[in-house]
Amino acid sequence: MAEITFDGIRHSYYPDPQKPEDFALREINHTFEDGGAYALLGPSGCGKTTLLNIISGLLHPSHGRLLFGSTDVTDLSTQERNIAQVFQFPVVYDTMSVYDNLAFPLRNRNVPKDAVDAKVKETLEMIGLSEGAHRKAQGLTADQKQKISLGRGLVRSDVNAILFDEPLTVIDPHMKWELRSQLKKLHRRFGYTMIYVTHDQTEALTFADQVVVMYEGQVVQIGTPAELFERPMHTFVGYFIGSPGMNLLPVRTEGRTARIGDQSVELPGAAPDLQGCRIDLGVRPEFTRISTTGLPVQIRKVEDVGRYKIVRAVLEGQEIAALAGEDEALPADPHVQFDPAGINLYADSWRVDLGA
Ligand SMILES: Nc1ncnc2c1ncn2[C@@H]1O[C@H](COP(=O)(O)OP(=O)(O)OP(=O)(O)O)[C@@H](O)[C@H]1O
Repeated sequence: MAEITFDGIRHSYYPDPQKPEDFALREINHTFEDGGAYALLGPSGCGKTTLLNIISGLLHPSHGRLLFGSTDVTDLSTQERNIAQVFQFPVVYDTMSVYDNLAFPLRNRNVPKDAVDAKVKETLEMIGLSEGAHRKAQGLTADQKQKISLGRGLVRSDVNAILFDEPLTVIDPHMKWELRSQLKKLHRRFGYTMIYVTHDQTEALTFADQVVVMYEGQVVQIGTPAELFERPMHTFVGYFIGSPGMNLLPVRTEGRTARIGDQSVELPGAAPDLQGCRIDLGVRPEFTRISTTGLPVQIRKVEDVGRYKIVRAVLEGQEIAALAGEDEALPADPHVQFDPAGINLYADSWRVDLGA
C-alpha cells in the first residue's frame, strides 16, 4: 500500500479552461495516508469520480502531479499503478465460477496455486460466499455479483490502494450495512488504503476514518466524522452533514454581536472586519433549543422522530430547526436559544476563527 499525494492537481474536461468553473476539479493539494480509510462525499457532479479516476489512472489530470510514496505516477498507466477498483455495477465473468472470478487476478500475476487457494478461500469467507463457490456467476443475484466484485478488489494483497465508486448502489438496503461493516473490519485487519466514493453521508461517516467533503470541484473539508459535525469549515459541510443540516442565518456583525434583523446573538469571540462579505451565523439544530427566553420565534411544525423531536420554527422570517426532547413540552410563547458551544460564523461560506 502507498501514501497518495495530490500535488497541485486540477482537472478540466475543456481543452482551454479559463474560469474556475471550467474545472471539474479545482486545485487539490493533499496526502492520503498509507493505510487510511477515506470517504469522498459530495453531491452529484462535485468531482468525486474525476478525483478517483485520476488516482487509478483512467484520467490524466490537466495540471499537477500524483505521487505514490515519492514516485511520480502521473504518466503511468492504470496497470502500472497497481490499484484495485470496485465500480457501482458488478464487473463479473459470468461463465466463470465464483471461485475462479476471485482467483483470476491472482493467477494473472502468477501467484502460486496454494497461495491463490488460501487467499481466495479467505476472501470468500469475508464476503460470505464460501458456500456455492463453485457455481457459475451467471444466474446469481445483483447483490451476490457485486459481492464478487468487492471480493476481486480485496483478494490481492499487493495493491497500492483499493478504490470504491459507490459500490453498494445495487445492494439491498439491509445488506448494505452488513457489507459496510465488513469492509471496515477488513480495513482494520489488513490496513489497506481505501478510498470510498459516495453521496450518502451515513455510508461515508460509518465507513471512513477521514471524510473528504467535496463541493463544486473543491475539497471543502477533510476531517473525522466528529470534526465535520462539530466544526464545519464551510457552510456546505454544515448543511450537507447532519439531519437536519445546520441552521444558517444571514447576519451583520459588530464585535461580539451578530444581528439577525432586530435581534442580537452574542458570539463566542469578536468577529474581525468582514466588510463586503456575506456573513452567516451557523448553529446546528443540536445546539438550538426552544425556550421561554431568548429570541422570539413562531413554531411551524413539530416532527416526532423517535428519541427526540425536530421543531421547525421561523426566526425573523428565516426557517430554523431545533431539537427538543421526546417528552419536552414546548412553551406557549416560544423563544430560541443558541448554545454558545455550537455557534459558528461564516464569511462568504468559509468559517471565521473567532478565537474562542
Ligand atoms: N467525460 C466528461 N466530459 C465532460 N464533462 C465531464 C465528464 N465527466 C464528468 N464531467 C463533468 O465534470 C463534473 C464532475 O463530474 P464527476 O463525475 O467527477 O462528479 P461526481 O461527483 O462523481 O458525480 P456523480 O455522483 O453524479 O457520479 C460534472 O460537472 C460533470 O458533468
